[in-house]
Amino acid sequence: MSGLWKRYGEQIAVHGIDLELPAGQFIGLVGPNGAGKTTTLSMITGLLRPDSGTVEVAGHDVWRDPAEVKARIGVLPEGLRLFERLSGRELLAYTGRLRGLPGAEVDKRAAQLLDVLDLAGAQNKLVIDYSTGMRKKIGLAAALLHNPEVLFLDEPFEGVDPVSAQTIRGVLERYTHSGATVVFSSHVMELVESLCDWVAVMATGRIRAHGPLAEVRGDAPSLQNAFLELVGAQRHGAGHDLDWLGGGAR
Ligand SMILES: Nc1ncnc2c1ncn2[C@@H]1O[C@H](COP(=O)(O)OP(=O)(O)OP(=O)(O)O)[C@@H](O)[C@H]1O
Repeated sequence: MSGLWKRYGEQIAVHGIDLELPAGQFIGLVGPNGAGKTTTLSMITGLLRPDSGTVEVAGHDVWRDPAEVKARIGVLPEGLRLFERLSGRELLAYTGRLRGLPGAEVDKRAAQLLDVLDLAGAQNKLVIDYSTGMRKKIGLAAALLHNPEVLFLDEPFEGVDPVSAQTIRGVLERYTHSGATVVFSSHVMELVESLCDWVAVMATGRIRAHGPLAEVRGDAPSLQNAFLELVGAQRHGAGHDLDWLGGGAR
């Protein structure tokens, strides 16, 4: 992506990003709340039109050639909107047909994904009755069904219990080992550190650092420390202005 900008009224959410993401890697886009991660991912995946700049995915321009790009990517967006009145199984069948896969292939892939993601028992339940973690998992299954080259995930582990997180992780690791690319956003540093080969750190709409995980971490004891240093968080959080808090006095 190059020169990517997005402004909401007075607020500049993304401040001219130039970045090349390496193919075939597990990539983490990290940054504090409001850094511009969701805005950036939405522009990369063709969900939000940039004010200026260009994005290419798998050799195609996202905004000039959207159908080519959308055929090659899978997306798990933030605030996942699903067809609530379909069962999990029906949702996958519908998504597969929209993707142009033959019915028998959709059935086979859907059954396998439901099984691996531990959703087989809930496949006939309506999506509206799914828990947060189950919604993430069925959303992930829908995003993987057509075997995309690149998978974009906005906060895939948010609201997900450790067992489901481990399941999701296993599926993603298997997928990247086969040469596919995963790009996911998160503000949970331990997760990014344990999963990613390559990271981009974002704050106030800009990329503050990017590269292989070890390079971005540098001499810091953990990615969390490197991150706090990069985004200047040591200035905040000491709680000096909260001297009334705690101690029982009113
Ligand atoms: N639709 C919108 N209208 C106005 N401002 C917006 C809109 N969407 C995002 N913003 C602003 O743009 C900035 C970047 O938001 P964005 O959601 O991209 O950040 P983020 O890094 O994904 O944050 P989080 O981790 O909290 O989800 C924030 O200041 C946010 O308030």
